Amino acid sequence: MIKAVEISKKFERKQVLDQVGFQVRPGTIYGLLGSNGAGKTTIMRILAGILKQDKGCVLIDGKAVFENVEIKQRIIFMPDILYFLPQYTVKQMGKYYADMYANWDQQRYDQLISQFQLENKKVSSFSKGMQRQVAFCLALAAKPDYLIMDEPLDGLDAVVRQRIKGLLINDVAERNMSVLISSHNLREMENLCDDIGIVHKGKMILERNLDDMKSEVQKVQFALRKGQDTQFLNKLNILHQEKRGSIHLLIIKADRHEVEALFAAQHPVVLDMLPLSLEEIFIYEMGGAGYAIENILD
Ligand SMILES: Nc1ncnc2c1ncn2[C@@H]1O[C@H](COP(=O)(O)OP(=O)(O)OP(=O)(O)O)[C@@H](O)[C@H]1O
Repeated sequence: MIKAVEISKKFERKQVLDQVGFQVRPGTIYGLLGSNGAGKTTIMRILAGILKQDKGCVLIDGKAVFENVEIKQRIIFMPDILYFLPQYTVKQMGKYYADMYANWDQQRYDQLISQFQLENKKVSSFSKGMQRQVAFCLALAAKPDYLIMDEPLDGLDAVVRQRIKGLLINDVAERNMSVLISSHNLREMENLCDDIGIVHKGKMILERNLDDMKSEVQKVQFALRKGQDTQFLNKLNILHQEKRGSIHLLIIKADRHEVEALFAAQHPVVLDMLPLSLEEIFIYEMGGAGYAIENILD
């Protein structure tokens, strides 16, 4: 378990993080979302033990991470700007990691390198996207318990992004690895993360479990008979409503069965429970909290 407890950080006089707290549970993927300058990289560097917070604490398996060599052996931090040893080839980078990480799996590295069709050339000679793929192969073959990645999917093509997501989900399920991943892009995180935290101007403004979130908000399209009473709607926590002709569209914060039962009892002419994207849920939830998500995320 990674636990950040009320971490605050100032650079010079600027408050960059203000009492940020969250947890990455074992065997789950946590998506840290926020716009440029929100504080994501700073949070990740503190969690990886590279930077020290001014206030609060970071605990990994209950132990402080800063200057803790034993814990750092079990963490891989993939920064947004990658670094490889100059002149090192793909295989040489593997040897370097093998010396550093006790869980290194050479067979897995060889498999991943061939799956990504990476030639054994100097890593610095690869394109940015290919270097990112090498970084993934290294990270996954090191079999860390904790994988912290700063915008790792940026600049990768759709096929590679899908392949990487599949590999991550697999390792999380099989080895109980915990992943913290940052992104600007909510849609990218939709089918990957268990939990999402949105950081804005150094504060955690919303944190949710995605399964809970999806089961708590419903989108209903319905039409009633002419002149039919709509009083029953007053019982609902309506986040958003629209009306086109006789068709009503509602976004409601409630359990699906409750909503279905309530509407079915009115014998509507039309009743459809529609799928909701994560983006829509965030727009309505954050709108309610006074934030316009389109100004916060891509
Ligand atoms: N070493 C530093 N010295 C001074 N200010 C810094 C330093 N590192 C980060 N900052 C400031 O802290 C704030 C948060 O930066 P951070 O890199 O954590 O944001 P981010 O959410 O990762 O942004 P991006 O999406 O653009 O990468 C910014 O205002 C940035 O200028």
